Amino acid sequence: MPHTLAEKILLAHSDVADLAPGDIVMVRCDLVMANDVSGPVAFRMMEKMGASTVFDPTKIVMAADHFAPAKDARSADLQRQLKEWSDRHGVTYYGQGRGGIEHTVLVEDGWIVPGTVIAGGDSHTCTYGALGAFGSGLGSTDIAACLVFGSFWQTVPATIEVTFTGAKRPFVTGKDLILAVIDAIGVGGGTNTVLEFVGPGAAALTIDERLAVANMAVEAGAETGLFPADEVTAAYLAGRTDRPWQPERSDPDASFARRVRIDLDGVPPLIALPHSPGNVVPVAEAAGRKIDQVYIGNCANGTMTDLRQAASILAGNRVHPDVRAIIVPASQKVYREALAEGLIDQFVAAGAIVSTPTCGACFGGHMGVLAAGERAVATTNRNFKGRMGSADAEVYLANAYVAAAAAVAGEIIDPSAVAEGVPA
Ligand SMILES: CC(C)[C@H](C(=O)O)[C@@H](O)C(=O)O
Ligand code: SF4
Repeated sequence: MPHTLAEKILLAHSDVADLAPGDIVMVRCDLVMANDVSGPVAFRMMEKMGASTVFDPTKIVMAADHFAPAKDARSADLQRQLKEWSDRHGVTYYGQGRGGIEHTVLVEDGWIVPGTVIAGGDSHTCTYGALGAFGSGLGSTDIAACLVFGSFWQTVPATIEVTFTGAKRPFVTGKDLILAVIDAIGVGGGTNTVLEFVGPGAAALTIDERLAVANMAVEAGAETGLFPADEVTAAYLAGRTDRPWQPERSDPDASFARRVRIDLDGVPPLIALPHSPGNVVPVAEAAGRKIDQVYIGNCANGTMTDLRQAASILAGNRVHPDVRAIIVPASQKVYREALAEGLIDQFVAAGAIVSTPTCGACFGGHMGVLAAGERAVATTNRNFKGRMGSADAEVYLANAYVAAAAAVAGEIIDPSAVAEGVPA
């Protein structure tokens, strides 16, 4: 029977002879991950289950990223629990000074390879689909079971094939591609499905941009988002990992729940208005709205690609005096690379605030939460009411060019109006 990429991955990780969308199967994990929010809850569930050992310490990673560095005694305690548990069970622990946002560090450090299954105690575990891996964001009870048994129940999702044709326009990035997808299918359009990204426009994306696209599959309601592995994937993984992997793609005659085509020639820089990632309009339509803060970072858009985009806009410009521009490299590696390239100095010289890698204000944690009545442009992935602080604040989601341009202008503006030139 022909299969989609997602079906092939799940089949290879279960004991059934065959499977089809709607089947419920037990799936083996190649990796289980949790953070300083989801980890301690899962540990308590494990205790309740009466379990004291894990299935395989080499396949478990804990990352302190949400409230790291600790913002108060409570978050310090969560991180202490995470570290103590990790030490006790001999699993890898990413703490302060080592790592950064979980999804970024796992990808950077070669934990993720195509065709694998990752159970993550975080809804953006779908990010790993950038490398053709099936990342499933699970609740803490399921994570507890994964820690103990190394497997979880999964309903086999149908697949929506998303084909990107044409070529990206200037100032358009992976962020705009996924906003265009969410605009096309709606925030619930991907429910019980996997989004598979194919076509020349997908093949042309770098891994950083694929991360941004796959990351927001969950904002369309999808279980996960997948890019079939190709030469770009192979080049990214070379020297980064010695884990074995095989390129895999959907069979040509596989059946899809739906096919969506997005012609990139027709996609301008986009922005999601408050309070849903599905409120997508061209940036030009939101132009002129005054802003109080810009936040460039998070697991979707805190990569070197994003920081370089921001830097290209800030070149020769300064942050508007009424705006707080907060730039958060997603990992220590990104931070050091940005330092070496002189970007951090450029940001600080332009009047921006640069923070240590953290989830930070992305989910309203710390390092830049918003006051009532404030408006922010953020490269993050969610703009629900109260997501970044006050329920009376507004968050606009956009790419790093758009965010940096807003920081300079003090209002939402098309980046071409601020940039010195057109990016290559
Ligand atoms: C706190 C954490 C578990 C949460 C998630 O599951 O996604 C967070 O990362 C988010 O983005 O809202
Ligand atoms: S950066 Fe934001 S979206 Fe990503 S894992 Fe952290 S809180 Fe969640």
